[in-house]
Amino acid sequence: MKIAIGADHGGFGLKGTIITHLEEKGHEVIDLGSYNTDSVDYPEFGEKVAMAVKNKEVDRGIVICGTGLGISISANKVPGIRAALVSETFSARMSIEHNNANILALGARVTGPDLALEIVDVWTEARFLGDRHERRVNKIIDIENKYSK
Ligand SMILES: O=C(CO)[C@H](O)[C@H](O)[C@H](O)COP(=O)(O)O
Repeated sequence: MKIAIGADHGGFGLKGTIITHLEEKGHEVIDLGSYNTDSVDYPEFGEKVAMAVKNKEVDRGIVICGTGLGISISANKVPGIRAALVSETFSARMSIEHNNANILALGARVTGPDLALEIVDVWTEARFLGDRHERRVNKIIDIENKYSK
């Protein structure tokens, strides 16, 4: 799978851990920054990852900030993006199987690295189940279209 990843300074360390893990598992990872621990603003990196997903440069994205909140809110402003903030493995699987989320959001100050890697593994292995879930995801898309300028 080809995955774009981005983080602010709060997620920088976990981003590196996840990149190493994903590459060891054979995934291709595009690192969209940030590239050090200098203080930066999470919306920039949420948007970068969201645009890579929206433009189909990658299959999915991962965004990380301190809580995962700001960067997931930012990514979700891009039409077509369904970013799911997750802190345990069940929701990680559901975010794909039921919601067809295209971005995983993590909080590096909330979720430790070992659990984060378990979440990432469950998330990469999960596939959208379609059927009744497709109808519901289409209704999310309808709402987005209704309020788009
Ligand atoms: O967006 C956030 C909170 O919703 C993230 O946790 C940020 O990483 C955090 O706000 C950054 O805070 P800092 O005090 O500037 O490190």
